[in-house]
Amino acid sequence: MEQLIYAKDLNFTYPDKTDVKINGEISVKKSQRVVVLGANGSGKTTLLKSLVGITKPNKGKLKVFDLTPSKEFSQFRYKVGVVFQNAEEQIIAPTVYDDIALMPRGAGLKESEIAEKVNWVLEELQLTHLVHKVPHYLSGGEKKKVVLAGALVMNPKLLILDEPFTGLDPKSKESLLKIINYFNKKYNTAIITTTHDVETVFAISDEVYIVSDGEVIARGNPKEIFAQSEVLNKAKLLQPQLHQLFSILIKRQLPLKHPQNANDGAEQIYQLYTQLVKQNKISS
Ligand SMILES: Nc1ncnc2c1ncn2[C@@H]1O[C@H](COP(=O)(O)OP(=O)(O)OP(=O)(O)O)[C@@H](O)[C@H]1O
Repeated sequence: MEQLIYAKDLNFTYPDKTDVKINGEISVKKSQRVVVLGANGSGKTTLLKSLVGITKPNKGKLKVFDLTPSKEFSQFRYKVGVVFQNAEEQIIAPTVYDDIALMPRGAGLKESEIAEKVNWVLEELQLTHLVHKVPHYLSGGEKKKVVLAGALVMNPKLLILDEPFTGLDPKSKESLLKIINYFNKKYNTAIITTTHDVETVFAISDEVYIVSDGEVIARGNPKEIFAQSEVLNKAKLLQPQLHQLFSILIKRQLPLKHPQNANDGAEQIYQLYTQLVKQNKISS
């Protein structure tokens, strides 16, 4: 499958001599949803910035669309959408329309083509009602969506999201998750997300990497990753609550497996219950 990102044994040195290492391999393939999970300060933002050439590794291998971001970003800039951690800081234009139009305008498109793209993305994200608003006055959740619209306006092959759910209430989080997954399904947009919010990982990942102390210490699908409480502890992370519950039940010898999601978990418990009722081990 086509590889969009390949990173191996990266090392960065900031001007004040702070060293950030990410030893190991991280890759993102076409249409794949990848989450990089790590505690504060584990180098996630540094990694994402390097994908668009803002930070440059002084060691290791880094390719995005087979190109070197620090030298060749301009060759793939319209194939990538980025939402940084402080999304609000990305909003610079006086209206929502103008802000979302920044990329197509930068690409030198005609006004009619720009309008077509902006209207398309506003409709896809169901944000048409905000088009003439002053971004400054929008709610935090709306601002995030406007920045996401700006990142998606060129219908990129790769979407880069740095801690996208920070500061959002559960409904706004769910709505953002829906948009991200909708684009992934409909347009095969590959997505790399960094987060330390373990509860949202299942909803946005096919593959998860855990980064800790400068190393990629685990890689796998979310079900495999969240079954490993020791690995998560090592990375100073907790299992999602559902998995904490299943770890306790499994430790107490109940014949259960770490679930894919809440429905799967409930189904396993229900099956076990009906089996025990049938065997007259418990009453219904
Ligand atoms: N511009 C900079 N100059 C010096 N050090 C920096 C700079 N940016 C980041 N760092 C340091 O690099 C390390 C990794 O930071 P980074 O922001 O990449 O981690 P993170 O995993 O994204 O953290 P968080 O989850 O808190 O956002 C930290 O020790 C941080 O202090």
